[in-house]
Amino acid sequence: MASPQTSAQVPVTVLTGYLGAGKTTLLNRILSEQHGKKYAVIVNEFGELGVDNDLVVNADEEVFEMNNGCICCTVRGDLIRIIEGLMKRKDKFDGILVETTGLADPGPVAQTFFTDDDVKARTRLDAIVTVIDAKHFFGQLEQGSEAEQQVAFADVILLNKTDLVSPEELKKVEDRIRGINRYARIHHTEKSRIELDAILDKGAFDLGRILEFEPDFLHSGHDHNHEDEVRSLSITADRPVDPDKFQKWMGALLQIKGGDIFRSKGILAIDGAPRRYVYQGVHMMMDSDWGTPWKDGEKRSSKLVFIGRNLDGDNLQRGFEECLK
Ligand SMILES: Nc1nc2c(ncn2[C@@H]2O[C@H](COP(=O)(O)OP(=O)(O)OP(=O)(O)O)[C@@H](O)[C@H]2O)c(=O)[nH]1
Repeated sequence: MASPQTSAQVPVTVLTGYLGAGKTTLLNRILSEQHGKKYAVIVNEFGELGVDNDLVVNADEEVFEMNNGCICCTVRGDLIRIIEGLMKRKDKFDGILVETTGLADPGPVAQTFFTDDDVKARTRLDAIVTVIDAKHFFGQLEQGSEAEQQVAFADVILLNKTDLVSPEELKKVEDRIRGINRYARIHHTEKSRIELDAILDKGAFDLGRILEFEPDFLHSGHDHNHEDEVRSLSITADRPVDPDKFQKWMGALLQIKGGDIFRSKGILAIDGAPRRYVYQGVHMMMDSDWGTPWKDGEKRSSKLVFIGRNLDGDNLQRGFEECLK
């Protein structure tokens, strides 16, 4: 069992939810709010090229990237090492925020806070906050066990993207969520907009509840297998991107392949533009916006990441190259 919590323990909030649900949007809200607190942020991405790191606002925060693997599988040792490093100077921050990949099973991540002695002594898992994409949730349940596990482990749920579904559809999604987890507090949100009181410092993580549905939680090994065929693919380019060609190419690509391309995102360099161009795709839905400015003398290269199944690397590479100037 967990040792009694003390005020010396730093609270940890785990942000989880399927690919593209709105986790980074939530993280940025937390970091932008005037709460007078300082958080250390750990971001885990499935792809070998980090994009989220560039999307996280507020350069004041310390952001640790954990790429090339899923937090619940290969990089769990990294998580322990990062937390142990942070603990050496824990007076510098008030809490730790961990954003998992959309393909993470939150179970093993939560387990880390109970089974590693050092981590257990110095941190306290405050809550698992799960963001759900109301539009794509039912499809995601069919893509593997992760979406269901993310709901089962949640202490707080943001039922997000309410703007994309009808009230009837929203009700169906909420009923399904309730069927998986009777206890979590559910908040309806758009663009992950929520009062921070509802998610931070809740003391909501309840080991007893987890042990009810996963009695082996504290002892089990990690048997999570990602569907072999789900993989990530990254493309980089040093020449500037033509935004019109890019939009056309991506629009046409996702119309045909959006079922298999679960998530696509990119940070693109546009000729003469002072800011990064941020592209976001979730299945067939696309979005783009201007991101942070390029620094003087900074190399302006673009990176594009796809996560999904049946990804045809040569075809994607060729398509992207045709969008370059
Ligand atoms: N229409 C709509 N779009 C949203 C909402 N919330 C987030 N988005 C968009 O969904 C896309 C993905 O959002 P992110 O916050 O990057 O999602 P994520 O969960 O961090 O994505 P991964 O880290 O890749 O799993 C972005 O284009 C967001 O602007 C919402 O409530 N409604």
